[in-house]
Amino acid sequence: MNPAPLSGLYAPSLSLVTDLYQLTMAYGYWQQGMQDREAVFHLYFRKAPFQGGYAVAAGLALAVDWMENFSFSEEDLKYLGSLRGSKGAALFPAEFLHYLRELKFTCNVEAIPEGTVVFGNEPLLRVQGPLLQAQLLETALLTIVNFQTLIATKAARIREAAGPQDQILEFGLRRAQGFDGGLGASRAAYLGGVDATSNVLAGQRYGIPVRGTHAHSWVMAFEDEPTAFAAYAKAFPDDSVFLVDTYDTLEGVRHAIKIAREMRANGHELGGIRLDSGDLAYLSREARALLDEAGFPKTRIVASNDLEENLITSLKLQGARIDTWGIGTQLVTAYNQAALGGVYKLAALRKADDSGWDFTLKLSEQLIKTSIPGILQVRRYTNEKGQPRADMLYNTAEPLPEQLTLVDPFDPTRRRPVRSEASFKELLEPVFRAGKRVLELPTLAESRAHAQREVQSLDPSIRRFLNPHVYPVGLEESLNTFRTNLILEKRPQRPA
Ligand SMILES: Nc1ncnc2c1ncn2[C@@H]1O[C@H](COP(=O)(O)OP(=O)(O)OP(=O)(O)O)[C@@H](O)[C@H]1O
Ligand SMILES: O=P(O)(O)OC[C@H]1O[C@H](OP(=O)(O)OP(=O)(O)O)[C@H](O)[C@@H]1O
Ligand SMILES: O=C(O)c1cccnc1
Ligand SMILES: [Mg+2]
Repeated sequence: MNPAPLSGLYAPSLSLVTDLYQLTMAYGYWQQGMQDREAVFHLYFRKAPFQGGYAVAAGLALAVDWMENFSFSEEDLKYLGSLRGSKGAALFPAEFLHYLRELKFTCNVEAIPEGTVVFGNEPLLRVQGPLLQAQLLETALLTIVNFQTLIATKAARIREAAGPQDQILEFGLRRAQGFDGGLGASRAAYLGGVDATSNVLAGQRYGIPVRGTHAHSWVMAFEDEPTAFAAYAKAFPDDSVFLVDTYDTLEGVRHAIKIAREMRANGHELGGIRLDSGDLAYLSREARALLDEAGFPKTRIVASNDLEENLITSLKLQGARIDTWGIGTQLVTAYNQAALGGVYKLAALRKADDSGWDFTLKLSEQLIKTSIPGILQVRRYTNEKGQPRADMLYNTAEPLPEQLTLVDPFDPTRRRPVRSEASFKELLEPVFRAGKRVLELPTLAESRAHAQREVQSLDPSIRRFLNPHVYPVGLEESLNTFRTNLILEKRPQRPA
């Protein structure tokens, strides 16, 4: 068989982006007649990435796109029909493939909007619908949301370090985990707070501003550095940033100034210079002084070279005069944490006789890995200024008691009663009803603006990089009691 052309990587219908076991389970549910039993799954992570205090939810628009296009093409079905078990028999019988051919997406989906800050154990998505369908969504939803949330969070941390005024350019494509990794990373990085990308496909696809400077090869292609700068200025008289470190950085800055003077004489201004090696604190201070002295106080100083949030923080402490940060590898590969460990867990299943719900639980040796049963909503309590104070997970299938108390699910002795007048908002919003989209999706730029407001609304103690304060996420007391009893019921009680 021919390998799919690369353009196929971005085809709209990608229902085989899944793990085989989703399809084998789907067949099994169908065989058992369980395909339409109503089920509820939650998608959540347990621990914020980068040892940080929060994450920025991301990926919903991509997930919605995937779900809206959820269907099996003839080509998909032909492939599935060709699969064989170990004894050579077809893995999936023709009647089941026919069932998949006719399958329509009919789930209800709730989600936390992209850009919202989220914490461990909070469902970012809740899927309610026929068991077989809800199961088939797992892999793609996790693939999308885990990576998008990871990179958006990394970008938010880089924005935190750079501050609101500096420009941040994402330069990662060449070091990304493949084309799709690069494209997805550019989207999530923009959502999380960078200003622009060098990734042209991401610009076309998502409307992200595209920006860039030039490479060392440009300088090396000319007989000397000033000639190279002059030639670039000729091509882009109002959009030039000169890379000054090919031979000697400060000599490069002097050459840039020489050409900037010629540009000014012709009515143009040099946009900036870029430093890509050496001591970026020292070199940026020296470069700033040379540029200011020469009458170019507005010429920007771009820095690149394996930068990330801790390095940016350090450079700022060292008095670096960098106002534009070019960030590649560390951002798009989430270098210090390769993946977000989001999971998708069954939390409720309609009883076979339709008499109500069975709430389900995945047990674990560790309490932190034991899932939370119910049909959950996340309620965020805020102070007078609208700043988040604490979140409460509760089961929407049960009535809420009059007096609400948050219980730390990992230390039930830690409790907070909720003041009856406390303001709050519910974070999970309806996205699909019976398979039809009911939410108007914001633009990527709107989600980005939302993300910036959200991160800013968090207390600095939660935003800091080193040992951040733990934001309180509690279970509503009756949910906690229910969960504890369910754990006791399910866990084998071995005699001492
Ligand atoms: N003042 C600084 N404080 C802390 N780290 C810095 C400082 N200046 C640069 N760095 C970082 O140090 C790392 C390595 O830089 P180093 O000078 O060793 O190599 P380089 O500049 O990449 O050399 P070259 O590209 O010429 O091979 C980079 O991640 C860079 O961002
Ligand atoms: O360092 P990153 O955060 O990944 O940012 C992107 C890097 O890619 C470019 O050069 P490249 O690394 O390809 O070559 P060079 O460093 O040898 O110039 C650019 O000059 C940056 O250094
Ligand atoms: O435009 C740039 O300066 C750029 C683009 C990609 C990678 N490094 C730098
Ligand atoms: Mg490099």
